[in-house]
Amino acid sequence: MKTAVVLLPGLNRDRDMIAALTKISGKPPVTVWQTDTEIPDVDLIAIPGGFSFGDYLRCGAIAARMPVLRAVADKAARGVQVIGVCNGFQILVEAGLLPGALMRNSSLKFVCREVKLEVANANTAFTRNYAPGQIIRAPVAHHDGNYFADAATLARIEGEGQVVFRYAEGTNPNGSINDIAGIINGAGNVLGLMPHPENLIEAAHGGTDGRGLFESALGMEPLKAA
Ligand SMILES: NC(=O)CC[C@H](N)C(=O)O
Repeated sequence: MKTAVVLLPGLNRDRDMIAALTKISGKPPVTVWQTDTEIPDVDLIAIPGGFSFGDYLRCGAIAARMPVLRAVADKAARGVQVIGVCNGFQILVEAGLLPGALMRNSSLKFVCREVKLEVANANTAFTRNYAPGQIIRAPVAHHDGNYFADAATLARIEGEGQVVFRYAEGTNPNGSINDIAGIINGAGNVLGLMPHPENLIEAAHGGTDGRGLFESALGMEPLKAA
């Protein structure tokens, strides 16, 4: 199982993503830089979180126009799995690989806390190791996580099962419409989510609820409790 992590100036969760993918897949991911025009053959490409280009203009807007994003789009068009976490989600939206927009949190404040997520669609390549409707823990840390889509887009993504994660139990931290925390593209191979599953993958993190996402994407069976 081979993975790649996209690096851009201002990202700060890249080490967390590299550590998580190394731990789960058993090998370190290859890293690709913003100016790279080719991405090696891998099973999963991850765009980590952070503050690419200082969040100037709009979160993810400048990153989305870097050459490496064209390479990500080419791979996605060929069916390679892509996951964008937090700023990575914002970048995928800005690049047009996922629908909708991520606006300023309704509180106008940066939120850094743990939320509860409902697995709204467990029938995806990224969530098959979770149970439908399962509630998992996940940390969030962002100021622009307020997902919005126009009525037609919202009806489409809701109708097609493209809403994969929702904030549960009144924990919506940002005002996202329909409590949307993560969505998938129509083809089912590009996922974006605001919470950070890479920060809950081992006991030292205080829990492993985020592991299922990477294990699902890498085609692994869930770790059985010892
Ligand atoms: N942790 C992150 O990736 C933060 C994303 C973005 N900079 C925001 O604050 O919304």
